[in-house]
Amino acid sequence: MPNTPDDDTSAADPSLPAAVPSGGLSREPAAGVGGTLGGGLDSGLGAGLTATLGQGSGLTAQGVHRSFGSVRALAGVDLEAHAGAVTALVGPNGSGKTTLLLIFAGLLVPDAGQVRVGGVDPVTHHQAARARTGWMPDVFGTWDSLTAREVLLTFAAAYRLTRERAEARTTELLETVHLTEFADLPASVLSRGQKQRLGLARALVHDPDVLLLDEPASGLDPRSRVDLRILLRLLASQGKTVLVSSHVLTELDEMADDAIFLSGGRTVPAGTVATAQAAPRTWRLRALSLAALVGWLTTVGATWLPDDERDPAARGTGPGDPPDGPGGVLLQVDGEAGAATLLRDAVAAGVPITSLAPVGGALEQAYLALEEERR
Ligand SMILES: Nc1ncnc2c1ncn2[C@@H]1O[C@H](COP(=O)(O)OP(=O)(O)OP(=O)(O)O)[C@@H](O)[C@H]1O
Repeated sequence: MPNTPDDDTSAADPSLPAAVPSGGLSREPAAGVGGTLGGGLDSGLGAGLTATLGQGSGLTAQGVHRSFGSVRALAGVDLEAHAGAVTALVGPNGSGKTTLLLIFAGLLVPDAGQVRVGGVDPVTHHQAARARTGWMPDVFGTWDSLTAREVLLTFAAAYRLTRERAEARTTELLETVHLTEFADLPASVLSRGQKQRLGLARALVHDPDVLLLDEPASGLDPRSRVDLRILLRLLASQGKTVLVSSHVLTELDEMADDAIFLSGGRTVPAGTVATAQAAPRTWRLRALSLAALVGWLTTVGATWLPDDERDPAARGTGPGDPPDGPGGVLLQVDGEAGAATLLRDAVAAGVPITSLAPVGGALEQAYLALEEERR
């Protein structure tokens, strides 16, 4: 049966929150930045849909389709993002990430399928869902005439926070995103990264249970990226559901507990993701003497590639003519146990190893393996 929206969500302006009832806004706000880094992908990466729609927390989607004219942006999305966890939404350009986030945010209506935000259908119970949801779009528009503080106060008012509460929350959030000194400047003069930080504060203004973040780290400097990571971990530890889309996979690796891959508007099945993850990964092995390292690898019959990226001088080097001095190679290693064996054997053979580490993170490797599979 088709869903009936309680207003025209497809026409909604993503930069404006719907007015929401005051209920549900009384909890203490998130504390400022200060949590510890946690995360890392666990074995549940890409876990399948296990809960049923309508559960009281988290995000769920089932059979979601959405087209724009003849373009099928979403062609069957099933996913679950848990409360208390940061979930990465990963996929190539045009795979449907923003479209899905807009549907969760109640700003687009799916053609078919169902979604729930904290147990609420954003299509049929638009305002209740919005009260639970903080949405940070990838591009943050500002009103030229408003200061950063006024932007937050305006959004707080739209969410019906009391004036007193709105002012306290605004001051606190400006501090959290390190914009206090810019609070009374027109938001239009903020740099791209500062605007991103204001966008994050705006998404948090009503202390939502669910956070939807589209490329939140884009434009942020390294310090701000670390702060973002710490803040998202902290919010998850407070029981919030955090769904983050990003192309910066190494960053997602460090903050996400779980990951969902989209490809061509569909969720990649958990089994396919698990297979991609289980594939041997590329590791970088370096030694004080590249000649000794290559000599030993040749002796044991290992297959390797020159580490062109790190050692441009070694580009094109064959097994027979390694340059003298420090250098490294790339090779496929079967898991951490394989890496331990490789290291043990190299050291036992007297190769002066300096480092052995995977190239890229778990998410990047899984992503590349999935890409490879699709070719
Ligand atoms: N309003 C629209 N009108 C027409 N086509 C659209 C519209 N919005 C999205 N699309 C199309 O839907 C598909 C999915 O777009 P979407 O923005 O969701 O992808 P994405 O995964 O977020 O991409 P990116 O990583 O580049 O941000 C694309 O082919 C896009 O061109």
